[in-house]
Amino acid sequence: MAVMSAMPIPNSFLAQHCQRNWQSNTKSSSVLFALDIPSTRPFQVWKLAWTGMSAMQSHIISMRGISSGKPTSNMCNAAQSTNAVSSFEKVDFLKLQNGSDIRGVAVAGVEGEPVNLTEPVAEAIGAAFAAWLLERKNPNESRRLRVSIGHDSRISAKKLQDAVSLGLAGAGLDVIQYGLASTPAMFNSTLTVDETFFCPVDGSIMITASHLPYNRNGFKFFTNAGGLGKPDIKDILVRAANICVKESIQSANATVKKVDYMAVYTSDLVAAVRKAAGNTEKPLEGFHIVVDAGNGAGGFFAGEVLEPLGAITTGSQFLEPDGMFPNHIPNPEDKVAMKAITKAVHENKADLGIIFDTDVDRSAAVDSSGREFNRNRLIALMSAIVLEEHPGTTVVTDSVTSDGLTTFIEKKLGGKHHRFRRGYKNVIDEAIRLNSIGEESHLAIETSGHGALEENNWLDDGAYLMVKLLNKLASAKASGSSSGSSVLTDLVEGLEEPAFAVELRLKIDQNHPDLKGGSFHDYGEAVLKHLENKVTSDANLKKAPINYEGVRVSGYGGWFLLRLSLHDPVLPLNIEAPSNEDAVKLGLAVLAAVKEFFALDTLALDKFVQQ
Ligand SMILES: O=P(O)(O)OC[C@H]1O[C@H](O)[C@H](O)[C@@H](O)[C@@H]1O
Repeated sequence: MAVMSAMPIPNSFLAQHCQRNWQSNTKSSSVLFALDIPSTRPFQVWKLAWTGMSAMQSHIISMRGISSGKPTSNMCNAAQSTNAVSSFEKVDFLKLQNGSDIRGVAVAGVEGEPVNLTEPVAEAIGAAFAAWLLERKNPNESRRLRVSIGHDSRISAKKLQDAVSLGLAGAGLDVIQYGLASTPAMFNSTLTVDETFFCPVDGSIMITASHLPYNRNGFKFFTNAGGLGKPDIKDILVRAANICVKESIQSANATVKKVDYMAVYTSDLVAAVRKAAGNTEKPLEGFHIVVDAGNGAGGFFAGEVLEPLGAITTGSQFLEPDGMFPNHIPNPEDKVAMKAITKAVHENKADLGIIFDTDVDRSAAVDSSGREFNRNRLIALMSAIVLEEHPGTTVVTDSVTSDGLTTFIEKKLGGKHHRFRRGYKNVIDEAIRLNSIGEESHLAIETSGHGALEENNWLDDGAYLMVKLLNKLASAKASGSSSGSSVLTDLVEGLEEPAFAVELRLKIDQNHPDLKGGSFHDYGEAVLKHLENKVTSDANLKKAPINYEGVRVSGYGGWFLLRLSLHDPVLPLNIEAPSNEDAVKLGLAVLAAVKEFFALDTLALDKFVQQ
């Protein structure tokens, strides 16, 4: 287990060495860094300091309204980290909210995308999270509150990690840096009980922008109650906006520890598979499994999970972290990414392929024949596994799942399909709510590849989803019933899949006069209301009797769903049908209803119906 060496190390070392190499690091290491920020401070006025990659800049800030969370303004003067202190940029903190995450532009160079997630902004967000946490958790005499910080492979990760660390440490919290880590591992660190790793932590921050381009980055926050939701994120951003730079100072004091927490997390995954296989040391011996991490944070899965379990992983690809994502977007929803892992499976004659998104909260798989387990098929597979363990249980999914999936879960597996809203947090919270009112649910999963199980503390964890597949492979092998991935393929036998499926994303032009100064959200709602009314008068169409998001309609042997995107000024339209012709009929019905909404860009739909 971890050994802590209380060795003060200069801040420059921290900036250079915080990203670890999974393969070469010793598992049980922890290091203490001195960042020179006084450990206890009053909230009214404290020092806010940040480091750039090259120079250290620090500032005194005043914390106007930080404990009340009441905004004086949502704008703050924040310096670009690499610029002189006098070069301030206006940052609208609330614009950094993306549902239950914070996301922004962290790297300059992309036209039309000015940097708004600077180091000062990150430091203010760290300080604001500290204040939020201090209001909810009582630090006791014997120990201060502690927060873990991890990041994915993005090129802006380390500078944001150091900045956010300073914000937290400046508020008197202990900071524990994990370096390259996965989002689920960060949540897990709030649950792990192991003092050698300073766990459990009181709060955790993952620095990631999931599959978004290299210039973006962001933060996800956790406590042991789960991921923070939209209101909490807004609260933190409002607090951060009230932290304003006052003057420059030379240095600050803080204590930042560094531990290899991923060793704890990966050993938990390994232990879970061994346990499911009757405590066999190498239950995956004889299996060839290839991993595609898309140069994100998921490369650990090959060397730290599959190999200790006995699997051969040769042919695994893009395991090295590279924040420019040179090979493909790390995203199991992306066609190019799925093609890449399928090719690797074929070329290596592997039993299974596994692919992760950048921060490993999403995943998908490919069987030995190249059949993809993603979207509805991944949900069907996970439902089959979970319903074997918990007969009759309710599976909560997002709104864009197919009718075929409902039939499969309810008729073939004997479970209940609760098609809820889009958004991983929405489905997880709904499953927890159902359990609280007496409806048993063990699985909350999205077509995006996000998924959480009750047995895993509702952790939104792409790696754990794959562990469930590995358990299945291992137990089939142990019982002599199957040695390849056919045990998984057989589980989705009978899932009806549409001959035609498409998603079109219709953009709302926020500057169009048709919005009449209103919000894109209100405009989108008006489009949906109009569509709903039109559908009622069309004998070929039938509104879904139970629906939690947008307008879902059956017709021509298929269905469509038009809804508002969770974050963007976009109305995503999903259509599934038995043929292209039927899909076009559904598309025409939508087009007829939305064509009078001039701020809605229907070009993609126009093209689709004209094909
Ligand atoms: O509503 P959309 O624009 O399709 O986005 C929906 C997606 O947003 C984010 O990426 C969330 O992490 C996902 O859980 C969700 O599925």
